Amino acid sequence: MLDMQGITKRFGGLTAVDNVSLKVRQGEIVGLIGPNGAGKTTFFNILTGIYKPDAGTIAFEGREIQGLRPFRIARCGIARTFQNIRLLKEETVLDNVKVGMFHKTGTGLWASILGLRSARDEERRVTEESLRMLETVGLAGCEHEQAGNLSYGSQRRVEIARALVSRPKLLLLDEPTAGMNAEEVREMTALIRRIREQGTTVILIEHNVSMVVGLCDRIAVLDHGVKIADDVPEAVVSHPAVIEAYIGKEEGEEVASGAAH
Ligand SMILES: Nc1ncnc2c1ncn2[C@@H]1O[C@H](COP(=O)(O)OP(=O)(O)OP(=O)(O)O)[C@@H](O)[C@H]1O
Repeated sequence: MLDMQGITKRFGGLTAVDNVSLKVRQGEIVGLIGPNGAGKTTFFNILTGIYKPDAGTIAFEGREIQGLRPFRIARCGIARTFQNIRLLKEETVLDNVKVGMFHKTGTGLWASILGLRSARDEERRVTEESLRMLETVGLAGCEHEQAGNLSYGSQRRVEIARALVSRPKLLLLDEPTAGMNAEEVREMTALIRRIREQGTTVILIEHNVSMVVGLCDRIAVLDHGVKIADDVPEAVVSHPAVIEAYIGKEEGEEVASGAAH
């Protein structure tokens, strides 16, 4: 489904993403992990068109998409959530989810201003779809609440509903469990599984390593912009370079040799 080859992004003298390749098959849940500043969010920003890569190609379902504007990439069927919650806090939960459909609705601005029937039909369809997505993420009945009044975990679910409402083929989640307690992490894990069962492929950035190990089919690890591992979870967590990246060279060698004995 997704084939990223040789992706590089520099900010001045810093190479934030350094010649990274990643392939994702349809139906997979892939984790992207790595220490702070490893380049994970930059990688998402390149994939979604926020940044243009300095080098590399991105093929999505066989079509090259690198360098396209974000809304065009969204139209190809790639949606995302952000590390920091980005909701319209004063607006209702329902309106926040409906925003996710804007790039897909076919009726123009004038049609909605003039109250044309096509615009009203479209509005109804968007509302129905948004309510369905709120149900999927476990927020049925919360549609009229003000988004800012929801718990942190629920606000993250609203963001996911907003990303899902456009029916993406690929969903990118940037730290979906950040700031969550153990129960909320369990619920989020179950939700991501449900999203995959409904046919959406998922790539998630996570700092919660035990969560990604339990959830993902495959994990790619970035360190200082370089991909140092890409394998099934069990192989990744015992990979010496991964241990070293997370806990430092000397301790890493001790842990790795302890694991080998
Ligand atoms: N717009 C930018 N301009 C300059 N430097 C940037 C920019 N965006 C990211 N960087 C730098 O690129 C590197 C990678 O950052 P990035 O946010 O992608 O890492 P990350 O793995 O997502 O980190 P974290 O886990 O802390 O969110 C960092 O050194 C960061 O300071």
